[in-house]
Amino acid sequence: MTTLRLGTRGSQLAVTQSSHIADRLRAETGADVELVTISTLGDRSSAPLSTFGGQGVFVAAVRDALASGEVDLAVHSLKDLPTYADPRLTLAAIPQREDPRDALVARDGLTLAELPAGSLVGTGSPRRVSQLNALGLGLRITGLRGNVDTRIGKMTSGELDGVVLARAGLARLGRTDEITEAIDPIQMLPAPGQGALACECRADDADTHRLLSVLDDPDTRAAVSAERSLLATLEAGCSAPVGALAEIVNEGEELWLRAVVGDISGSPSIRLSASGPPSEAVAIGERLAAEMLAEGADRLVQASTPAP
Ligand SMILES: NCc1[nH]cc(CCC(=O)O)c1CC(=O)O
Repeated sequence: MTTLRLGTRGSQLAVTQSSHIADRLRAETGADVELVTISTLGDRSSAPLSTFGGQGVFVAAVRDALASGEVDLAVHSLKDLPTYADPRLTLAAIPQREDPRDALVARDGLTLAELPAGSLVGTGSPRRVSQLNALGLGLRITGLRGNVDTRIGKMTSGELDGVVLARAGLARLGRTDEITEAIDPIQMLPAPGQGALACECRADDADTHRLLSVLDDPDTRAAVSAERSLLATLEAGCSAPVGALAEIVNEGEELWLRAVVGDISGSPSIRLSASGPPSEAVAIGERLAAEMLAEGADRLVQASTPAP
């Protein structure tokens, strides 16, 4: 049997999630899978992501390696994937998503409500900044990048009172015991696709596509399709302050999508929801985005787009 080469970024989180997918593929299909590390621009630079100006800085190098045949499949964090399709590739599997919420890791076990006004909270994401500011707690927000160790280290060293990161990343690294609050989506909607993984193969590689399809979870696929169609219709990239969460409710009959477009300079955010049958996920996302645009979301999205 031939060996499937799985391309991954070299970060601890990427390797952990790629290994998890490799294990499942071996167990469920009997395939031989080997990890191949691909170094990306996003990993080598520590500049704020918003200054890169392009979508998917972490993804491009891995996709190129996949398209050129250096590897046979790739595992990405779905929220890092640009919304435009890569015609060379197919999203062959979207496995069941982890808990998509954001998480606070704060000193002394504190929650957001318990952090005193003036507390210094780290996050590099405009979406988290705008939603934290909108809570009106008087928190001071400061930029933050780097891997999970670096980010949490700024809290343990006393430099920051707390940091906000994706719960799913901590879950995959076995570090959920450090979370002091899983932030309710009523207060902070996660990034579109947060907590989900995407397994890609070449568009013309039917064999790998068939193997990967055993890992696909239709509910997760519908949910993230709605979130990503909203993001695409807003014409917003990963640096825009857009949060979205779709959930399959009513015993699988209904998809419920909530979304927010925020503003880092403090203008009121736009928060709306919509629902419909899961089979219409893409249309629900488009419809909700159109409603948000009609309420002025275009100005908020444009204000956040970095200059080229
Ligand atoms: N933006 C970086 C990124 N991309 C994916 C995750 C991990 C969680 C996930 O799969 O959504 C993270 C870290 C974070 O936001 O804290």
